[in-house]
Amino acid sequence: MNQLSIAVAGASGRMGRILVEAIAEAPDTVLAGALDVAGSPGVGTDAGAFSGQPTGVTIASKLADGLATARFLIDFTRPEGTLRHLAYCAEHGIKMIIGTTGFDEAGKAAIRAAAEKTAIMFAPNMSVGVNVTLKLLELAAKSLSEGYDIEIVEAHHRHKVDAPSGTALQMGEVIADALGRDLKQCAIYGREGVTGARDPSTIGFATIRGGDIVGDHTVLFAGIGERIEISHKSSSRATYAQGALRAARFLADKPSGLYDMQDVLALRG
Ligand SMILES: NC(=O)C1=CN([C@@H]2O[C@H](COP(=O)(O)OP(=O)(O)OC[C@H]3O[C@@H](n4cnc5c(N)ncnc54)[C@H](OP(=O)(O)O)[C@@H]3O)[C@@H](O)[C@H]2O)C=CC1
Ligand SMILES: O=C(O)C1=N[C@H](C(=O)O)C[C@H](O)C1
Repeated sequence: MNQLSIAVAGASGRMGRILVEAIAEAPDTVLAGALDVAGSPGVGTDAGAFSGQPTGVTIASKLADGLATARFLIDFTRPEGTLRHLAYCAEHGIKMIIGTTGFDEAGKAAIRAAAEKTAIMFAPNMSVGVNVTLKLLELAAKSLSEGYDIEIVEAHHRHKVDAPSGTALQMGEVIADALGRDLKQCAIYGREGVTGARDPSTIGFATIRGGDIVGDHTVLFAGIGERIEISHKSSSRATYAQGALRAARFLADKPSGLYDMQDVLALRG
C-alpha cells in the first residue's frame, strides 16, 4: 500500500499527541516527521514517547528536519506557528491540514495566498458531528429568520487560549450568511452592565472555560413560547484527529487550493 507520509506540528501538544497515535494506528498513513517549537520539552524526544509507543521519529524544531520526507503537514498549534509552517509548505509543495484557531484577518489572508501554491484544508473543527451541525444550523436559521433571538454558547477546557472558539465563530458565520447578515456587524461578544433590550438583528456569543471540557457548542434560537437548542458535545479529541486524517486522504489527489471540512465530507451545497 502507498502510505500517506504525514508530519505533525505541535507534536507534544494535546492534539499533536493524539494525531501521532492516530497516524501510527491507521494502515494507510505513516508518521514522516514531527515538529515542535524550539525550547519545547518534547523536542529531541520520540514523538510516541507520550503514549509509550515509540515511533522512531524524533520531534524536531527545524522545519527542514521535521518536513524532510513529508507530503502532508497536520498543524494544530498557534497562529504564529502555523503561519511560519505555511510559508515553508507553500514553498516546498507540502499539503497542509490546518486545525489551529484564533487567526486574525491577515493570518487568514496568508492562508488563502499559500493555497495558490499548495493544497490546504483549513477548518476550525474537524469532527464529522460539528460539520453536520453546521448544516442543521443553516436550515434552522433560514426557517427561523423572524422572531427568534440567536445566541451561541461554547465551553472548553481551562487551557484554551482563544475565545470565542473557532467553531463558535464558524457557526456564527454560517447563521449570518443564511440570514443575509454580516457577522462583523451583528456579533455581540459578551454583555455587562445596563445593556438595553436585545437588538433582534444581533447574534450573541458566550464563552465558558473550565476543567477538562473537550468542546461543547450550543446554538439557541429563542422565540416567544419556545426555544430550539442545537448542541454538539465532544467527549474525545480522537474525533478531530480522525477528521484530520480524512482530510489528508481527501487532499492526496487534489491540486493547489483552499478546502474545508464541508468539501472533505461532501456537505457543501
Ligand atoms: N480544528 C479542530 O478540529 C481543532 C482545533 N484545535 C485547535 O488546535 C490548536 C492547538 O490546540 P491544543 O492541541 O489543545 O493546544 P496545545 O497547547 O496542547 O498544543 C499546541 C502545540 O503547539 C506548540 N506551539 C505553540 N506555539 C507554537 C509556535 N509558535 N510554533 C510552533 N508550535 C507552537 C505547543 O508547544 P509548547 O507546548 O511547547 O508551547 C504545543 O506543542 C488550538 O488553536 C485549538 O483551538 C483543537 C482541537 C480541534
Ligand atoms: O482548543 C480546543 O480544544 C478546540 N478548539 C477548536 C475551536 O476553537 O473551535 C475546536 C474544538 O472546539 C476544540
